Amino acid sequence: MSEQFTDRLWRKVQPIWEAYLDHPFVKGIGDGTLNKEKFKHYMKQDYVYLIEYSRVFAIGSAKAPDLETMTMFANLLHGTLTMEMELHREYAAKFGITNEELEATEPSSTMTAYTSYMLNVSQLGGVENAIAAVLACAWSYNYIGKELVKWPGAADHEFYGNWVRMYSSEDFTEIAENCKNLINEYATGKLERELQALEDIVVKTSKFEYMFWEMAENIEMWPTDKIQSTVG
Ligand SMILES: Cc1ncc(CN)c(N)n1
Repeated sequence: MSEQFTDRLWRKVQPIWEAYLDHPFVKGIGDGTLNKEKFKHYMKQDYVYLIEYSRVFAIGSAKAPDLETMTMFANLLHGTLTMEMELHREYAAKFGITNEELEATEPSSTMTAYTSYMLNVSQLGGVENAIAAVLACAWSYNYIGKELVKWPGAADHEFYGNWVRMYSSEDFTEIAENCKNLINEYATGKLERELQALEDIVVKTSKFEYMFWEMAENIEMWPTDKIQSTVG
């Protein structure tokens, strides 16, 4: 079988994604030792992240040149709003957070930077930019889920097991595979400089993913929060 665009992307992002598996937050989910306050912060930030991420699917759907691609994006959008975000709503309920409070989460600097970047690149260019913007998100979470599920006890953990099962599940794998298939389809026949631009989006979003794990681990909001201010 000839090389796919995702094979080339994998070679670029592999070192960054391997660092996710070594990250204390991700390891804490896998071995069940993660501090719950850190997870609560992550889950709230991730919920508002997923709202913006869903908009990227909506942009992809609007830019789609054919009904098949439009349907693919619509299904990815639906899967995120229902299956994936339901996981967050369930965790929020365990923390005594209502859906309304969850949706009203104040975004951190990292979450704002990451989603602003994704939304910006997906508004520019064609439908392939929207696919590139979400690819690392879907694929890397599935990569992490499939690794963590191999850790003894990870899938059965009384608190973090749901997270591990969800991101390693067949349904989530299908989401990741659909994103990979879309980028491979749209990369076909593109010029090298166009492929380079798509690769750059996938590498940058992979770096943002790492920053997101850092934000969660350190319970970060905005670095300027340390400054006494009356502005708010
Ligand atoms: C930050 C982030 N990136 C990716 C995913 C997987 N959709 C997520 N839930 N959150």
